[in-house]
Amino acid sequence: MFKSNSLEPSEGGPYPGPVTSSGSHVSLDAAPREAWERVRRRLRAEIGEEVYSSWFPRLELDMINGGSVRLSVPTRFLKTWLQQHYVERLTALWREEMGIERVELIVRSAVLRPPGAAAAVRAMTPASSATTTSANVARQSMDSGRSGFAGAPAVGSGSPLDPRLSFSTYRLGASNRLAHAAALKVAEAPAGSGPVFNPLYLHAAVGLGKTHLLQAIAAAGPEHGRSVVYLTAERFMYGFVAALKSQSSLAFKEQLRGIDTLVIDDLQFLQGKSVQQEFCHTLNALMDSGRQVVIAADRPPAELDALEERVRSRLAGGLVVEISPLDDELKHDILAARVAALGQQHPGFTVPTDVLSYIARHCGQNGRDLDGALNRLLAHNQLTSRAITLEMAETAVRDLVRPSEPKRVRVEDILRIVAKHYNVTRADILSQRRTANVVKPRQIAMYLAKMLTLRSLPEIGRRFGGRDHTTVLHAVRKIEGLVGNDRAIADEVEALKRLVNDD
Ligand SMILES: Nc1ncnc2c1ncn2[C@@H]1O[C@H](COP(=O)(O)OP(=O)(O)OP(=O)(O)O)[C@@H](O)[C@H]1O
Repeated sequence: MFKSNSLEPSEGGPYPGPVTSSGSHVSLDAAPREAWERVRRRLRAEIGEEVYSSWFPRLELDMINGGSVRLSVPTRFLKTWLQQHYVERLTALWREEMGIERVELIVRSAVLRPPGAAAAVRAMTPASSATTTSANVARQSMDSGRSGFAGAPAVGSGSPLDPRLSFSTYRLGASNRLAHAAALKVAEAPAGSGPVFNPLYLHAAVGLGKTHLLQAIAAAGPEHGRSVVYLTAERFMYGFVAALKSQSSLAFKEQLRGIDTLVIDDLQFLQGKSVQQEFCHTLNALMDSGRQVVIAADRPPAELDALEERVRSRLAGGLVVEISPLDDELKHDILAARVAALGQQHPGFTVPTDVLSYIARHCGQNGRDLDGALNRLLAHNQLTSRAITLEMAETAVRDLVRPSEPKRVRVEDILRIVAKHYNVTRADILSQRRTANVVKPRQIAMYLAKMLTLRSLPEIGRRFGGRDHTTVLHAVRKIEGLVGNDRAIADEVEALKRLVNDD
């Protein structure tokens, strides 16, 4: 029986989902959800978009019970990090919103397991050197959430892949067709044929299918004779640190560098200077010896500010593909496929097309949101034995229906659009040149970045060629003044705003 609205694999046993003080499972009321939305918005405004999007998109409200609130995250790593750095701030915000005195963080767990998951086979043990095929990699609870090895020597403690995340279950639409084609090409390249695009770098917002494609590549590798290692950046860090501690870092490096394909997920989480250096060496060693590297992250290489410039440019030198937000048609298709899979575990479970369309339109932007809504329907169906109708669905997923979010504008898009409009290059805008034909677009772009994104002045400064925040402030004030006094400039800025918003 489903209980959580997440299909994320994670450590520990299933957690029982939202629970009231009397012990029964309930959906959360609208008021706590609204308070949670406000807490998120305030936090985002305080810490800036960049930090927020690194740590908070996967933090979810689990339950409120009297004076305490429970929030869940998909991995233990994230829990520890948030506990150490943000729990006080979160508590203060919750206190102001709802008089809450305590914030508890838990690691949420996958509850809907595929048939046979209980018999999951661990692909590798640390000491093993045997190989495995995609047929015997399966999902299991684990520390970092997800990491896996397919047909490869063990690196640190190996963990299985999720067998559902394969090419055959990946649905195609306009937003992901290119990413899928590139991933397939990489996966199907015969061993020894050399890299196809190196590295292949996929980026997308949360839940748009990066992990799905990466795990599909890892699972398909052995079928084509390739040894593949799939690691989250977190697992890479743990593996490296553990190897250092046990003085086996040389073996760790050797193992990683001896494979055909290295797949690294969630690269934005790679932290720490020595780990980054090691990553950089591994990347160079693999690519220089003609091995394939595949990376996924939540932003393009240029925006991975924590990484050294030379790593970023090496990453940007391969094929960089964005998976853009899922359109309603693709969401519908993903939902239909999911319902078919759920129907195999729960005979008789079907969802009418009008309900699928309703969920696709109203229940969120990514695959995980869709899973959450379907899980909710399944629970209602199982608990009440009522068939699913549009009316029933509207009630069941009421609190998951999201007001349409304002479009997220990126500094990169502003740079591109402003540069094109003024017929200069992005590099001109980021340069130190101070000629009038460059200064004006630069200042307008900074002004738009401040107006249209949630980024702080220092963040904007960093994105504009490492400038100081006072330079950004000066530009914002200057353009504000001009817009107030000069009709032609006001119209120009307005037109640019529209171009960026409609992009
Ligand atoms: N095109 C798709 N076809 C089928 N399922 C999809 C597709 N896109 C996303 N999903 C499903 O949505 C869920 C979230 O996807 P996934 O974990 O791959 O996202 P992600 O981009 O890696 O997110 P994050 O940045 O949070 O790690 C998964 O259950 C995945 O199978």
